[in-house]
Amino acid sequence: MSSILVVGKPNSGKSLLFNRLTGVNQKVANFPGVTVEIKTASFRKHILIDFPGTYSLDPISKDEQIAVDQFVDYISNKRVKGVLCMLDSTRLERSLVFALQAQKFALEADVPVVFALNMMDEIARVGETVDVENLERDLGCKVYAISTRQRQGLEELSEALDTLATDPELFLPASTLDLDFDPVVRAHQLHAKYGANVDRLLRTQNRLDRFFLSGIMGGIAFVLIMLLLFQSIFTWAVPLMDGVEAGVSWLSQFTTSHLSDGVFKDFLVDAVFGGVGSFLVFVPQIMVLTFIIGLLEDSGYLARASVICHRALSAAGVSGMSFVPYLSGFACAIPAMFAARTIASPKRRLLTILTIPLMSCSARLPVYSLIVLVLIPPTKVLGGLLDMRGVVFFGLYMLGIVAALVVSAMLSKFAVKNEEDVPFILELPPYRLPSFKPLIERSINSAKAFVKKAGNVIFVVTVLVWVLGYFPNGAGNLESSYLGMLGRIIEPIFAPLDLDWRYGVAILASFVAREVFVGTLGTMFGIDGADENIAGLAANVQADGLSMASGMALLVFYVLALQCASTLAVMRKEVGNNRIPVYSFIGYSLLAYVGAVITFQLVTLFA
Ligand SMILES: Nc1nc2c(ncn2[C@@H]2O[C@H](COP(=O)(O)OP(=O)(O)OP(=O)(O)O)[C@@H](O)[C@H]2O)c(=O)[nH]1
Ligand SMILES: [Mg+2]
Repeated sequence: MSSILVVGKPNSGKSLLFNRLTGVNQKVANFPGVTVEIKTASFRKHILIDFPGTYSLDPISKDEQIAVDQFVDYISNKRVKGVLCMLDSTRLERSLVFALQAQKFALEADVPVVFALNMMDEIARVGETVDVENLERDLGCKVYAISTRQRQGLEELSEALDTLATDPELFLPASTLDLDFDPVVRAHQLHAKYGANVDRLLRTQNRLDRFFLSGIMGGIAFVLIMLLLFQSIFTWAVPLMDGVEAGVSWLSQFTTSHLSDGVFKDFLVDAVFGGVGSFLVFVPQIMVLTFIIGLLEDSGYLARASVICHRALSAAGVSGMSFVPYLSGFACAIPAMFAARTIASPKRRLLTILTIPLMSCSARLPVYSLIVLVLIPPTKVLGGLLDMRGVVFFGLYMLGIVAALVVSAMLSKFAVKNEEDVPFILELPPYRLPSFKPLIERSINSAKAFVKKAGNVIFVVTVLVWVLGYFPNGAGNLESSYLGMLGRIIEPIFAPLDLDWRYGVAILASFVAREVFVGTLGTMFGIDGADENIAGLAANVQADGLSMASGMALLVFYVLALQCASTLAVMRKEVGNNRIPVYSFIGYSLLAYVGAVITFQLVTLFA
């Protein structure tokens, strides 16, 4: 099969086009450096290859390095039939710099190039145009004006790409084409001659920037937006969560009421519905979180937030470029570590990777939620504007962030050696109305991933816990079960937190995956409680009398602990050695334990 490369400036819409042409679901967002790895997918009878964006053929960051090395390799070794180079019509000059370099490199190797001039809808919106015909003539290669978002011009482009893959020679320009020029100068000239006048576009953008980037207002807006993020997890998701909870308990009653009492029924009620079911209750929150992060990304605000935070972040040894990886870390540490590739400075990138595990990922969300529901009553604060639970949630996330900054600052001072620093440069993407469909798809996918996890990891651990907790004496005899015996052995570890062995077991099990905590606890309470007790897990834990001090200690433990094998594996891949993930695991486990003990003492003292 023949392949076509899709290259171009960051944030020009390559991945969206790639998704539209191939039907895959590659991440798209409104800031530079979203794609950090090369992705391939089939397009008709051919292969399309989506590249990380680059500003020039002289890379400055790791993602650019990957793109440029691979680009050179693909072209020099003739591994592709042609190149599709993306131009952003709203930032024509910037996108032409790389495009001209890429064009020259490809044509010199006899690989044909076609250009797609994207975002034409935005140009049209302000009543402007681009002189496509003359641009095409001067470039000497085909230019297709398109709007990927509005699916305009995609048919024609698809046909052209199909032909490019089958008969590449048709797209080779006349041999007289002069390619000897300075790309920066030439990009400027071409833009001046044929580009759109984007002043009108910029005027609104600048007005928004004056607000969001101004000292005081910008700072207040930043805090409010972040607060809103956590509020919404609680307020928007709650009706959905109640729905899922009601559904699970209805299903549980429906399926088990026909069964006669016995091991099988106990298994269904305790392990399947009590364990896995109580974990599913938290899926809506994960969807809301993913949706809101997506909303922030797509609006263009994230890049501004990076600028606002740059000072504070760089004082702690990381950089404004770390903001986006950190925020992605709220969803999951793995993509966050990949996103850190956009950080040009190796030292700051390493520190970011090391501290990403402190960002509260969505796997912690069920754990936080459960304990917050148990400990904190749904009181309204600030005249009903905020919900106390949302505030505590915000606090937990903030604790993770503060811990990350402190750890980074310490490591930067004492452990990680200094290297030559690279300046912080970030192209601000335009403010844009988010397109909702991909965001909704993304949050549905996040839910699917979670449910899938419930189907394997969570299920396996839950069943194991149930078996150990049920036998040899059956339901209601958790204390004397095998699990109980095991629990007694580890009880002393958690005694300083005044947590009994059941919590100890749930914490240990959660080193497999954090969410297992909820499922495991659900199973144990299920075995222990009478069958008729179908109340939600939170109600059961509350009735069991979890104290404020122990609960808070648990929360702090989960904020700080690094309980995720996949994160460690990716960390190893990204830093290229075993030492760092091993130290991180040990370090964060100790930090979490000590943090929990201190919290317990403090809360006991003051409460
Ligand atoms: N208005 C408008 N927005 C578009 C169009 N095409 C893409 N976008 C938006 O542009 C942003 C960037 O799109 P991506 O596909 O992630 O860009 P990319 O070139 O892959 O970016 P990197 O992976 O960072 O190099 C997203 O917010 C898209 O929704 C278009 O034709 N019109
Ligand atoms: Mg991309």
